[in-house]
Amino acid sequence: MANLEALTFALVALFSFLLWRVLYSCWVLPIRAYRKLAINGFSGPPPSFPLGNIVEMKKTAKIKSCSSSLTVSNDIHSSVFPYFAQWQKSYGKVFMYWLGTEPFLYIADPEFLKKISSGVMGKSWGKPNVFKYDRKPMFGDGLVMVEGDDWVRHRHVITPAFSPSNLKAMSSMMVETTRSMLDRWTNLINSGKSEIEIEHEIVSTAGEIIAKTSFGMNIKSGKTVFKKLRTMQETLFKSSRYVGVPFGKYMCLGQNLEAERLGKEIDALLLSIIMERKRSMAENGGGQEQQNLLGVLLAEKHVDGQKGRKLSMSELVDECKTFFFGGHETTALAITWSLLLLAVHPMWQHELREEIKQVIGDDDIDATTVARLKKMGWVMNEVLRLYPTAPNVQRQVRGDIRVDQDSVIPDGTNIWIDVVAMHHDHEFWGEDVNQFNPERFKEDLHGGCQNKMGYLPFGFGGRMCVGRNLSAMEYKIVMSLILTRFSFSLSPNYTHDPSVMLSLRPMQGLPLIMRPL
Ligand code: HEM
Repeated sequence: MANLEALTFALVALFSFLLWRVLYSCWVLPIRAYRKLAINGFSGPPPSFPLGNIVEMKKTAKIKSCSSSLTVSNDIHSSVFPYFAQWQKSYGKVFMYWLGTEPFLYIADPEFLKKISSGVMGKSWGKPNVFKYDRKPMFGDGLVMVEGDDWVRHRHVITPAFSPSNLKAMSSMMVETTRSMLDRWTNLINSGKSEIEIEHEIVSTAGEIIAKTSFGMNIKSGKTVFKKLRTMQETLFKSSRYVGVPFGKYMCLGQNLEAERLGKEIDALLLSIIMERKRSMAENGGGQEQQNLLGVLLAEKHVDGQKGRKLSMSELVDECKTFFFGGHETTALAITWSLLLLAVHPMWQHELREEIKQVIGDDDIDATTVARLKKMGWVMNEVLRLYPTAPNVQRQVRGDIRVDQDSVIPDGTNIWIDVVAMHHDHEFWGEDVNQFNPERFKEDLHGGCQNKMGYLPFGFGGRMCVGRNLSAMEYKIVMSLILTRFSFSLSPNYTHDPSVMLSLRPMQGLPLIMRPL
């Protein structure tokens, strides 16, 4: 009898403890955070428990509109992030909103961003814990997700992989892979099919490029990883989710388990590729193998002769996934959006072709020659301004950040930086903000933006994109090859529907009418 009483007591105590833990983290902590933020002067749309502002976000997102090819408007903020555009009208460019019980500080004010970020080092920023579960199968603990001293160590190992000599070594592979895509287009046109679905073509070619240049993978393995990553991305980010809602991950259990399964399969494939490369490096004594990203990550010594700091096997797998995803999609979409804008502005197609003729002439298209294409650089910058393929940047505050005398951003607050809003803000860019005008980058790396923090296609501070030089080279090589072989115009079947699925993409593809030159 006494034993039964003791057991009942223990069970009641355990249940009460668990209930308290759940209430504490789902109710007490968020209320405390809410009060702290209010005291510091941050307000926003009133949240409800336990969904925060998610219902309103989903409702507003449903009314978004797409337009036919006759009207390609670059004024995209209110269709890409309709809820933020609406809240901005009531609360300004800095406000609080809630994903479930997680507070987010929304920032679309470059001056405010400058103020709060100037004293924070790259390693001191956190990445929102609330997204980590979601993004784990995609990026693991790769450079995009790690924090603190681990981030410093990863960044140190990875940076040399993007040295100019390594980039140069990749350029011939890029030319070869792009040429085979263009040959395929020529065959399609010769067989009477002049309308080509460009987004799909470019994204898969960029996937092939990163597979070959980064990992020396054969096409078959590259395509397998690429297909699984794409399925995982659609599983995780295409449909509605309940990020930040207590027990939200159980509401989408099927999706999450599927993503986890795909993540494990990709890990296994990448691990076998890494092991194979390690074996071949041991047999051949390194040398040539350093010429791709994986070779550099595995090398005992970096190109500058310094002893490399090593990553563990699981860290290597995560970095490979990060490169694979980060390395192809953003660049491919930058090229895709460029082809859309050049289709709508044939004058710029002509300008770029003339530049290629004058600057490269009969020389080979490679890393050195494309680096001289200045106008193409302006076009890339302008495209990434109007259609930033990484449309937002997220942080989590580790330790209070003082804003001014009266206000701090409390430890643990998540930050959502709306890059699309800042790139389309007429206050900083002027009245022609939504016009495609590459010349605004002629004299100024920031395109004449009134505030340097108002142009952030590759992020900011110490955590700025590590692959930006690689992506500029790939962009120029692929664009030069396309422009010298084809002219193009927009298909009447195009529907302008820029949407975010992690990256900013034309959700209904990009059909173009291609004509050989
Ligand atoms: C047009 C092409 C690209 C765009 C627009 C882009 C954009 C960005 C942005 C905005 C960030 C900052 C994220 C943050 O602060 O949270 C970032 C970081 C990063 N990017 Fe890119 N990226 C591009 C190409 C690439 C390529 C080609 C690679 C690799 C092969 C790459 C790898 C990375 C990595 C590893 C980070 C994390 C850096 C860190 O946190 O230290 N990116 N990128």
